[in-house]
Amino acid sequence: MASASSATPDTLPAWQTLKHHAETLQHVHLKTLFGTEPSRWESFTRQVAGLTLDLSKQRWDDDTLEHLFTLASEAGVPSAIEALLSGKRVNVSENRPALHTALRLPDDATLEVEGEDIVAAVHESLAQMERLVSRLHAGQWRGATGKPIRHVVNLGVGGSDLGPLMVTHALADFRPKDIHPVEVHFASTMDGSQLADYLSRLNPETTIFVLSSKSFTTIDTLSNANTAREWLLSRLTQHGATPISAELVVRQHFIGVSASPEKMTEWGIADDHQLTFWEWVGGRYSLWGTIGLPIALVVGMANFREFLAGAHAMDRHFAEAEMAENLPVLLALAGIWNVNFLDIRAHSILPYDGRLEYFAAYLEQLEMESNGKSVTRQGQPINYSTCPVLWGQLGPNAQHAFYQLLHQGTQPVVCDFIAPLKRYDEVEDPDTRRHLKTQHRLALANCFAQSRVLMLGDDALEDDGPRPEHKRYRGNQPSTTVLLDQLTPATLGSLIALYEHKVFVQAVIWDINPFDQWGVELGKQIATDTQKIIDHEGDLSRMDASSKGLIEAFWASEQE
Ligand SMILES: O=P(O)(O)OC[C@H]1O[C@H](O)[C@H](O)[C@@H](O)[C@@H]1O
Repeated sequence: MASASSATPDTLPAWQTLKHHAETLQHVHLKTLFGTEPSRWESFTRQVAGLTLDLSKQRWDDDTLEHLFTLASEAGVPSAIEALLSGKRVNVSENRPALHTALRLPDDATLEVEGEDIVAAVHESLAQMERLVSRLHAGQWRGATGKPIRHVVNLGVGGSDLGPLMVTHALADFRPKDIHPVEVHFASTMDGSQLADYLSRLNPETTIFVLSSKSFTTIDTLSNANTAREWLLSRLTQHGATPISAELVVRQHFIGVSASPEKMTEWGIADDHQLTFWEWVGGRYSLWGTIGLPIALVVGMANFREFLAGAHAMDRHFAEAEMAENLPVLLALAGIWNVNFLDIRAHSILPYDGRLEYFAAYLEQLEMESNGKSVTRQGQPINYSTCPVLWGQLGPNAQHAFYQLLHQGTQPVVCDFIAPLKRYDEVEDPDTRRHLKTQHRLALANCFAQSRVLMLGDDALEDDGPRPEHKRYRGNQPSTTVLLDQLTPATLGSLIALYEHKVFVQAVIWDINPFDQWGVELGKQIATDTQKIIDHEGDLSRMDASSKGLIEAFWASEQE
């Protein structure tokens, strides 16, 4: 990876060239770039795997791209891609590969990792998942009192929640017909509020829980699972005339998904209700395997396989395309240019399709947990920026909320607009279809208008009369637009893989490890210490004045 040599990226020749080049472009407005280069759409747009990536509204020109390609070469991007996909130990701090791409290899592929072909094992885990899905879809999975299961609540957090939540919401239209209806829900927060809501509404006889945790040690998930188990036991063991054993209740109402079968067994998950995966799948990259169980439950296994195939198409493109044609590389380079050379450190994700409601939340983890790092892979502190602050919301709603800042605030922000070209063809009633298609056109018009206004500012108005200062838009905010031919399991798979690989390429250039998250660990450790003190089992006097005050306020509230 970067570093065939041990040079940090800011000492590479292309980095220096880009710094000088940025000075020449720093004050060139985007509208000037469009004025002087009318063929920017042709120059900066690429299409692959059902996606169109429009990078023409980035504040760059052909020379910028050439210098960025040189930077990527000097940083070792091509060999790093090879190392990632072939299963080298790219996660250096945990000394293991990062093989989420292996989860979407077709079954006739082979991938030998450290002497072992892992493709057969991957497909066996999918087959095992399929068996559970089929039982639930056939109405053959019965709860402890004998009733078929109607509700599945996924208990997980971070990577064991955000990916499945995002995808099940995005692909809800793809539910198979003619199956026993099973509704999927998600509870992640450790405070129990989401879970409490489900427990107040769902029938324990027809509800099962998926305990989804790579490590099977995450307190958030385990505390939700313990509450769910108590709820089931108190409702079901005394149900009817004959008592039902606690063992049967836990057996019939819990599935476990984890990289630690021992811990699942210890918790009480029955062997045949355990789905496993591997340490070499990072949590935030785990939706492609058994952690994707809720996705398969919503869309069916055939669509789940289409989803994997879409991601695999992007993997092949990533592996094979030249840098100048390579969508993930181009998207990554746009980010590097913005963060490190134009000093734009805020990035907004704006889908114009309600089905992508959770896409920004998913990307927040993917990008910021992966690349929110400040030491090199060799452990040296770095003195250049890495991951920008990334946040987002459905674009149409954000227009009525934070777009004001994008248009007239003082922060430079880069935006990703995401929208499907085709929508609503499947709506049966012709009148409703016509109205919904009009709404789709409205959404696209807004999506295209916003990126244009961000680029041109008030020059987007044809009537160029004088405007008072408070109505001036300066424009010049760069953006990317990603169009999906339509939102399908396959194109969503490609879209996610596009961002995964973008994150990887940026990490290579920044010379950081995108596959660990040590910063999260410290918080967990300190929370455990703090909980002891809150529970009167630790030494309050060790605490700083603020933390002490907060704990005392809580204790005082308990006395009221
Ligand atoms: O799947 P789990 O082991 O429960 O982990 C859930 C989440 O916990 C964390 O704190 C990590 O930062 C995430 O990367 C992970 O996805």
